[in-house]
Amino acid sequence: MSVIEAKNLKRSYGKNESKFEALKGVDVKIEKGESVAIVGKSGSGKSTLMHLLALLDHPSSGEILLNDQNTTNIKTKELNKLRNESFGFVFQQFFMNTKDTVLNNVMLPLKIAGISAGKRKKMAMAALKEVELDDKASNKANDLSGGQKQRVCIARALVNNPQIIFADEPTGNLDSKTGVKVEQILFDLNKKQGITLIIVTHDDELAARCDRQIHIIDGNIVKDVK
Ligand SMILES: Nc1ncnc2c1ncn2[C@@H]1O[C@H](COP(=O)(O)OP(=O)(O)OP(=O)(O)O)[C@@H](O)[C@H]1O
Repeated sequence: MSVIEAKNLKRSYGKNESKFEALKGVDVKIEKGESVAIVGKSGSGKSTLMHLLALLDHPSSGEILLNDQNTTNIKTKELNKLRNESFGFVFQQFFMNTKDTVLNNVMLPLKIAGISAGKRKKMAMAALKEVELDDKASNKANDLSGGQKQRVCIARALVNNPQIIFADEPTGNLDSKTGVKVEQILFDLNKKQGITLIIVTHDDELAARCDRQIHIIDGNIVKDVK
């Protein structure tokens, strides 16, 4: 059974003369536990595809199936819940509340899910332990190094036991040594916990470490290598 599948996915931006087709009819099936790199030149449609798969955006046409369930007609509130329960996100720009503590940042998805305060703290501390940052729980997120910030984001991504972690250039803002450490954490989660990994990247070495490389040119998948 595929964990996520796209059927004839199209996404255009703008209207009339300024209409631009960023995805032109993509079919892809991703199996549970796979690690997949989405690669291609700038502007090829990688982030568009990732945002659609992650249910952060709606396609112009086509379908996304999550665990064989068609997501097309799911209402916004339910979709937000499904996304929060099923996915974790790691972005190049970290996206966290830098004024808040590390612990509060990691607990956020659990708060949204309505999990009790005591349980939230336990789960967040366990996730921070996995990325070896439990000793920084009460620090302000701003006071961490770039690599530590990205590890906090990974802890936040895995805290709700997601089926899939989506990572958009997760090592793009890190020096190569720190990037390798962050990569290792992601691949360990994939191998040891079976979390499906979908990574958008320009980094050939990172892409090569994935089980599969999906190559996009001008809104089409042109090569899918396993
Ligand atoms: N909101 C938008 N409005 C109009 N055009 C957009 C919008 N978002 C993306 N595009 C266009 O769609 C195309 C695909 O964009 P996308 O961000 O998916 O590319 P990408 O492969 O992720 O690029 P990069 O590697 O530079 O992040 C680009 O030509 C981009 O200019």
